[in-house]
Amino acid sequence: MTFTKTPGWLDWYADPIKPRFQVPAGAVDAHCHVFGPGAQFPFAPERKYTPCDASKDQLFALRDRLGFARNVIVQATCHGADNRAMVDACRASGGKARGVATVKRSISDSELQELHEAGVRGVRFNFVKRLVDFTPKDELMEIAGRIHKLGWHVVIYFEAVDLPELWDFFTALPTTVVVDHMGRPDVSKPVDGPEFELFLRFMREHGNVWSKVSCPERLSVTGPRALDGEQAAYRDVVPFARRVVEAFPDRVLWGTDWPHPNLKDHMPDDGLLVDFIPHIAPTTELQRKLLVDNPMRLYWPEE
Ligand SMILES: O=C(O)c1cc(C(=O)O)oc(=O)c1
Repeated sequence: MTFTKTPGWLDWYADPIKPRFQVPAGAVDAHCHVFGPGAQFPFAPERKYTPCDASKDQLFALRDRLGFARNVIVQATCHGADNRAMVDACRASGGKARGVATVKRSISDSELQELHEAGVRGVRFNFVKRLVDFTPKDELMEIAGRIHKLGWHVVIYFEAVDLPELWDFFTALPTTVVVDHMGRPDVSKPVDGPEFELFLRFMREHGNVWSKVSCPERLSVTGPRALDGEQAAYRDVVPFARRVVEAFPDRVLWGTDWPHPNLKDHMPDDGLLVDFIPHIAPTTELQRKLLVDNPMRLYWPEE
């Protein structure tokens, strides 16, 4: 099957620089995706976008180039609940990748067990309306109850304005809950303002809630872009991410978000995204927790 990319699609950056910031040994890129390849793993009929291909081998090459040891591969919405591409990547990684799946209530226990054996340790619930159709909350809660028994967690993706409405559902989840991209704050608003304070309160009052401090390239309004060697990219995002890292050092994760679906403005140089890390995690201790200790505790607890 061949696919035509969504008009205006930006492909991932082909030749990232070697980062100046050397990540600690054993570092985990805890949020990335694979897309297809579409000819082998077709995109889902219900998808809201059609990406370029981004294969497991290309992901593993990026991992090595940036100095990471492992990946957490999150099911991308363009594959719906067909987890084959992500599972194939996890299986091919030789234990160096874990996965986060999208599942429906109709999934059987033996299928869940198969995902577990492949390396899946969580499910993703998506509330971003441009990416997915609505799934009833009772269905999601039923799934959460089932995967909780496997020791998995729930990854949630939502936008800051929707947190008040989703609060009761999120705080009722029985598992560890990992928020994608800091709940997508509007960084043109003050870091001390009510919207981001609600997110911080969510984490403060609920010790099971973790956050990925990822995606400055998506959240930034004023840049500058992580291109052309820029060592101080996305300055407007720094206070938000740094606040989360410093307040909750044991419940934060970081990821490239490669291959960066749906960017409209520019495609960042992933090497420069790695150089963003010391701006938000300024000490070696914070860096080690963010990049090694926390993801290992969540995804490879047996090691
Ligand atoms: O903001 C996005 O467009 C986006 C999309 C997806 C996905 O389609 O799975 O994942 C992400 O982490 C971010």
